[in-house]
Amino acid sequence: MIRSLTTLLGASFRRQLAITAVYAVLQGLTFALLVPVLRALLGGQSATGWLTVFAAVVAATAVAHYIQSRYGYAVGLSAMRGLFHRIGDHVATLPVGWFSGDRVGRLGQLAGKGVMDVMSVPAHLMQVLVTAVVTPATVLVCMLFFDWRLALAALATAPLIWLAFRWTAALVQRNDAAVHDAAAEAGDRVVEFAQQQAVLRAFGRTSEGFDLLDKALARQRTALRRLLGTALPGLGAVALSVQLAFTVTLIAGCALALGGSVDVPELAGVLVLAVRFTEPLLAAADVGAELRLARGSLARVNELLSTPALPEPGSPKEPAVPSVELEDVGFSYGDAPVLHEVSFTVAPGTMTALVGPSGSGKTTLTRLIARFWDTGSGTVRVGGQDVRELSTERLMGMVSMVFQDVYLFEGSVEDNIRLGRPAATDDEVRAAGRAARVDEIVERLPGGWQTRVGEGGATLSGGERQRVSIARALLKDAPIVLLDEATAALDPENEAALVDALSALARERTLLVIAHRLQTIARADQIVVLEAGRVAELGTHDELLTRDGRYAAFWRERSRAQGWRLAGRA
Ligand SMILES: Nc1ncnc2c1ncn2[C@@H]1O[C@H](COP(=O)(O)OP(=O)(O)OP(=O)(O)O)[C@@H](O)[C@H]1O
Repeated sequence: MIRSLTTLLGASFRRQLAITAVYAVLQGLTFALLVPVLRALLGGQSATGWLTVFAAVVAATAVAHYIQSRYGYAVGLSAMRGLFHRIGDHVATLPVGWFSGDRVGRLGQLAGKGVMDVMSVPAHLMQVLVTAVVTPATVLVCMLFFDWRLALAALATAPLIWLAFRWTAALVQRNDAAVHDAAAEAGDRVVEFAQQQAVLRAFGRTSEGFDLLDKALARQRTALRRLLGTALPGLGAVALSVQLAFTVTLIAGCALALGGSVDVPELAGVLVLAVRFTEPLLAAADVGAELRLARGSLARVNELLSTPALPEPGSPKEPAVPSVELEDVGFSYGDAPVLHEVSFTVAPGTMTALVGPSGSGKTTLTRLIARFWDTGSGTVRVGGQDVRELSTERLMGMVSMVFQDVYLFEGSVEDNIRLGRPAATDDEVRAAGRAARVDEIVERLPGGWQTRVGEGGATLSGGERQRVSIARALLKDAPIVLLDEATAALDPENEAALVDALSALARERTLLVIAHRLQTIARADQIVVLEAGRVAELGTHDELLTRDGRYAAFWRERSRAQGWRLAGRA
């Protein structure tokens, strides 16, 4: 752990270790000086000399303690700031696809509590740990000068104490990961429980609770109970071995005193020393739990920081025309293959509709084009260049994405549109808003363009949120648009507005649409039918209807549901 911290925190941590070691040596000397002081006092000699030395060392120890505490907090604070920056900088380089599942929740936990755990090492725990080793070692060396036999008696128990510490650590480590996972899961479930109140209440799940949360809390309880059960014998062994060190020194001292080879004042001094000598060891056992937490958090911070960033090309290429091309693209989430040998081209200025059953890989495919992940096999080209050879900035400049599930940020409608191009003027923002028919939404909002939309855009409907997101894409003015059309049934007014907004977006742009509405599909220049991650059919609407394959069946079924005729076109 010390090696990881030195790598992570650098020279300041090494300096802090040195300062703490000086403090621990001084503390050991303070304890050791009790022997000559007591010997002088109890033996009836003048103690002034030793008392002066003792007072000087106590004063030096107090100064060292002050310096090491202040420095420890300073290092802890700068470690906290440094870690926040490093985590932030690194997270910004990770593939967007990394931020899925429960990773966001766990990242939040790591950036909050995890960083505080790591900070507690230089701020507080390091002192306890260093003094647990250096202070008793200093005392032992001093004891050698007073009476080497008593020193050896105390030293004889050191391997036992060390073994007891190692055993406890091994016992606890076995369950530590399970306790952390259970705590993280319980945290995720609590957040989910709070966020999904509307859904839970709609299904009447308020009184008996939320099964997933109950189970997560029960698992956490079990993991903690198991940890306590396994750790207790170890903690007992540590306390016993430390007491044994004291007892062995006591017995050896008494035996030597009875034999007449140690005088009583010296024995009293050494025994006081033995008591003090065990204090730092017991203190180290007390902070064991905090230390393990810090070690676990440190491991997770290191794991995050070593997650490979999205590789950026050394000499990025320039895209030529706004085209998208997929060649034999294959992709898996972990071991689960999702796309196989997908090939098609979206020519500049044309619109391609992507259709297929749920789970066939449509969303994944659009995300590979925006390089949320890199493909497992094959190549994705934008503007004729492999996306891996374009800088992220250039690729993002080429592509706008309009998601189905649009997230708006806590801010005004205008702020949310401006996200598409932060440098845009107010007029440009409003022009994009008007083109996407956001102006109609704004008219009925109390604060107009400045109305705050609430976290996630909670004060707007799904269709309205998508219109804001289309305005964002219009303002960004990227030549390629990847669009996931809303599946939710919209009221006729919203639907008409959305169609207008999309038409504005489609003008003079290259469009790849995950299409759900028949009007959109029928208007496409090319239709790609995905099935189980493969291109099942590809062609124009008329060609595919004539082929009378999967697309024709899909079209017939949807048309029936919507009251359309088989050959109907928008
Ligand atoms: N982040 C992820 N991690 C693991 N598996 C995923 C992830 N995202 C999607 N999948 C899986 O990949 C497969 C394809 O999902 P994808 O969302 O691309 O399909 P889709 O055709 O867009 O579906 P839908 O129309 O329902 O949105 C599904 O089996 C899905 O469970």
